Amino acid sequence: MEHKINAYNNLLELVGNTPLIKLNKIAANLEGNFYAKVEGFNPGHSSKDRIALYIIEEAERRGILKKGSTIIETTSGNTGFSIAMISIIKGYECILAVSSKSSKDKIDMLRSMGAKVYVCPAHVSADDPRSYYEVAKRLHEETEGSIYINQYFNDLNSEAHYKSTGPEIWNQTNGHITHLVACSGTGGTISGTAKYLKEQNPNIRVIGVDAYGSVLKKYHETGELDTKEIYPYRIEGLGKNLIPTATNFKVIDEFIKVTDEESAHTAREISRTEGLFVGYTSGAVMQAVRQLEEMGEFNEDSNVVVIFPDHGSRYMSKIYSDQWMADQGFFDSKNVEEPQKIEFVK
Ligand SMILES: Cc1ncc(COP(=O)(O)O)c(C=O)c1O
Repeated sequence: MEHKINAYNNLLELVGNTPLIKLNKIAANLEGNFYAKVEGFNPGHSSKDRIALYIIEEAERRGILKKGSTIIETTSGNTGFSIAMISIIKGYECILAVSSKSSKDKIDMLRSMGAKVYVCPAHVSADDPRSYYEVAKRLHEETEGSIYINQYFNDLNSEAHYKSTGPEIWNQTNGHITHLVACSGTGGTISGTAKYLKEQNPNIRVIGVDAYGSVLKKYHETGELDTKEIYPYRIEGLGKNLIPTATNFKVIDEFIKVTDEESAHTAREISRTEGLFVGYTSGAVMQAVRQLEEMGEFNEDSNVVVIFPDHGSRYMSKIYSDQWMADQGFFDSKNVEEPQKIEFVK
């Protein structure tokens, strides 16, 4: 007799449909209602599960990917983890070309998920044959039946969010959303989600979060790619030194920039106050909300949805390390809470 077992067939059935969670304490002094779309609930712990699965399944539908085919991408971050996870389940090879700047932890994590990792020198220009872009391109050309995800320049990136994140937020808020605040890296999340939401209600305000040291905000305002805006910063996944074609600037009303330091403290505060263990860019989004509040963006009828892109566990040696925070000088300001002392019992 066949038993009725309530089980998922595999992890991939759990991609998307992430919860929308009311922010209570961290938003207590803000006007309006604030809700977080918590993407760390995806099985690969970030929003990148959505685009990786969508792009891979689109390639399957088009007959490009077959069992044993190879999937290639240039990332040491969340997208790499998602592709590696999906490759295991679907039976593909996963090759990731990463920069030599990537931490050993990240490379070990990807290798633990079965990915083949090429570490490419960080100091060379993008068109150098040793750069991770060029290595990925070459491997793609040499490997028959392979696909190159190319998330910054792939329209399917935002399409994945147009078909999933957008409708989910619209339904979860019963159409009462007034603002969307989201980070822009490739721009896939904000572009796809905003396009869907604005088709339902063009009055929804869409605010993109950018980093100091990135070109996106200025490009949005002037149409100019100003290389003088570019300098190194610490937040990963936010902002860019080029203009990704995956970003649809027309559906974004405004960009707001946030600092490394304030974003790091705000992420730590979200964990401590809401019990939501979130990544660095979630702190950036919430920091942007605070700046928007000061600019008078919200009122008591505002229903603001923020997207928290990933889980805090990826940042143990960064924002959740007191030593790292101290090394960056992030505890130097008088206004920040000192880290809790560890009690050693002898
Ligand atoms: C941690 C994190 N936050 C935010 C983003 C930005 O999302 P998107 O690339 O869809 O703009 C990314 C993407 O790289 C990310 O890894």
